[in-house]
Amino acid sequence: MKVLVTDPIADAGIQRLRAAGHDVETAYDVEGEALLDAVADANALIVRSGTEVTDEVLDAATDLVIVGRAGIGVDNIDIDAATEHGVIVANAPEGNVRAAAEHTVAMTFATARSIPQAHDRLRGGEWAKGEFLGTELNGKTLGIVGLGRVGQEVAKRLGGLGMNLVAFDPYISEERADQLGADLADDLEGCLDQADLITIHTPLTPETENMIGADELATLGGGYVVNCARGGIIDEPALAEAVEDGPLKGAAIDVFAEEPVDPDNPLLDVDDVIVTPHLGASTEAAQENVATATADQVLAAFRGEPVMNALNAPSMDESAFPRVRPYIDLAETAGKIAVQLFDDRVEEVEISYEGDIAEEELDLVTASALKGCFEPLEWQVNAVNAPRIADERGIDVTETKSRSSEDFQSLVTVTVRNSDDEVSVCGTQFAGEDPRIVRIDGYRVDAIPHGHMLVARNDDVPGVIGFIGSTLGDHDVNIAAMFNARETIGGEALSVYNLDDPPSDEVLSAILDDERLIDVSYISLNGAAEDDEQR
Ligand SMILES: NC(=O)C1=CN([C@@H]2O[C@H](COP(=O)(O)OP(=O)(O)OC[C@H]3O[C@@H](n4cnc5c(N)ncnc54)[C@H](O)[C@@H]3O)[C@@H](O)[C@H]2O)C=CC1
Ligand SMILES: O=C(O)C(=O)COP(=O)(O)O
Repeated sequence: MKVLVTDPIADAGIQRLRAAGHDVETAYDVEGEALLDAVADANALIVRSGTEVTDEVLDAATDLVIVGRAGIGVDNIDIDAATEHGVIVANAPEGNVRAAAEHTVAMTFATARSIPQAHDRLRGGEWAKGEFLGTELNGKTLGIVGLGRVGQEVAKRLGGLGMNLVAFDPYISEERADQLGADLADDLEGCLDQADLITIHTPLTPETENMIGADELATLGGGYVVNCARGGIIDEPALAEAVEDGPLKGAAIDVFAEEPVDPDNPLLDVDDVIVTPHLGASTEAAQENVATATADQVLAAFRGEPVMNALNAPSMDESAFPRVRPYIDLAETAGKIAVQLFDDRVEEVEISYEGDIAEEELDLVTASALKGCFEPLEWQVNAVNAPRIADERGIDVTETKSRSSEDFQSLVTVTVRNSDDEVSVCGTQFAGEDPRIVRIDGYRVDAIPHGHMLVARNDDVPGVIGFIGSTLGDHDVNIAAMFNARETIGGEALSVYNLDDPPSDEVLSAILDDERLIDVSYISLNGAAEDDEQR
C-alpha cells in the first residue's frame, strides 16, 4: 500500500509503516495540482495542520482508505466529504496533549512577565529593568474556555501554581470541573467576567469561530488572552486593537486564522502580543507519540480492523475485537446474500443479533451488514459511508439484540424488506471461524458462504435436484457442495449450491424454465469485476 505524508511527522511513524511493508512517500508543502497528483494513487494520507484535505483532494484520491491526522485538530479536513467518499478520518487525540498544555503554561508566563519583549530589548543592548512590571499569576483567576483534554491539563498545572480557576464548557459535567477545582460558569460572559486571564482550548467549529470578538474582550477587562487552540476562534483585528489601545495588557498567540501567518496580520504589529508559529505540539515526545499512534491507525485500516480514533467510522474497544471480528465478514456476507435474493427495492434493513454476540458493541458489524446489502447494488460503499448511504436513500435501519439464541451460540440475521416482501439470511460461526449460513427465509440450511452460490426454490417433487445438477453439468458448471431443505413433504423446498464457476444467464434460464422451479437466484460473493472476468 502507498502512504503519502504531506506534513512532517516523526521518523518513528514512518519506520513503523515501512516495517509493515508499505511504501511511504513524503511530499511536504505540496498544494494545489501537485497535491492532487500526489494523492492520486495513495491508499493512506497522513497530515498535520498544514494540509487542507478538501473534497477536491478526496475526489482525486480514488484509492484512499484513511486520512490520519498526526495530532488533534481536524478543522483542516472535510470530514463530511471523507465520509461521502468512504474514507476513514482518524486523529491522535492523546499524544500531544501534555505538550500543548505545557506550551500554554509557558505562553501564559511569557505574556504576564513580558519575557520575549524583555529578551529582545536586552539582546538589543538595553537594560530596560524599570520598564517591565509584570503580573503575578498567583491568586489571579484563570478563565478556561473549553475544558477538554488540553484545558484540563492546563487547569491542573496553573491551578497547581496558585491560580483560581473558572471554566466555560457547555459539554462538561459540574462534577469533572469540581474535581479539577474549577468553577463552571453558566456562559462565556460569566467566565470572562471573573477572569484575569483567559486561555482558549476549544476546537474550531462553526460554533466557536469568532466566539471571542470585541465585546467579549471588553468583558474580560484589563487582563490577558492566551490562545494555543485554533486561530479563527478569536477575532484577530479586535484582539490586536484591544491590546494596542486597551483594555487588555497582553496576549500570547500560537495559532492563526491563516497559517503560515500573513506578515500583515495585525497581531504581529503589537508589542504586547507575543507569538509562536503553531508550536504547541512541537516536542520530540509529542511528535513521536502522534506519529506512531497515526501509523498504527493506518495499519489497522489497511488490515480492515477497527480504527481506534476514527471520527467518522464505528470504532471499538481493542479487547473486544477478536470476539467481534468473525461476525464482521459474516454480516457483510449475509447482507450480500439477502439483497441478491430479494431482487426488489429495499426500504428497510434489519440486523438482529442473538446469543453471546449480542453482548458486544456491534456498530461496526451493523455497518458491515449494510455494506454487504448495498455493494451488490453497485453503490460505492464501505463500512464508513454505509450508514450515511442508508440515511440518504431513506432506508430504515434497525438493530435488535437478544441475549438468548435457540440453537446456536451466536447468530446474525440480516433481513431486507419493503412493504410487499422480505428476505432474511441468518449466519453463525462454528468453532475456529467457520462461517455458515444456517437459515434462509426460515428454511434451515447449512451453506458455506463462499464464491458462487445458487439458491433455488422449487416444488418438493422427485427429480428437481437431479435436473438442476445435470443442467449445470451440461453447461460445464461443477457443483462443489449442496444443501436441500423443505417446509413439508410435497410443499416447497429450497436448495443451496456452491459452484466452482459462475453460471451463465443461459443456464439460469434453462433451470428456471422448468415448471417445477419457483425461483432461481445466482449469488456472487466475489466482487462484480472478478465475476465479470470469470464469466
Ligand atoms: N497549538 C497546538 O499545537 C495544539 C492545539 N491543539 C488544539 O487545542 C484544542 C483543544 O484540544 P483538546 O483539548 O484535545 O480537545 P477536546 O475535544 O478534548 O476538548 C475541547 C473542549 O472544548 C469544548 N467545547 C466545544 N465547543 C465549545 C464551546 N462552544 N464553548 C466552550 N467549550 C466548547 C468541548 O466540550 C471540549 O471539552 C483544539 O482546538 C486542538 O486542535 C491541540 C494540540 C496542539
Ligand atoms: O494537534 C493539534 O491540534 C495541533 O494543533 C498540532 O498541530 P501540528 O500537528 O503541529 O500542525
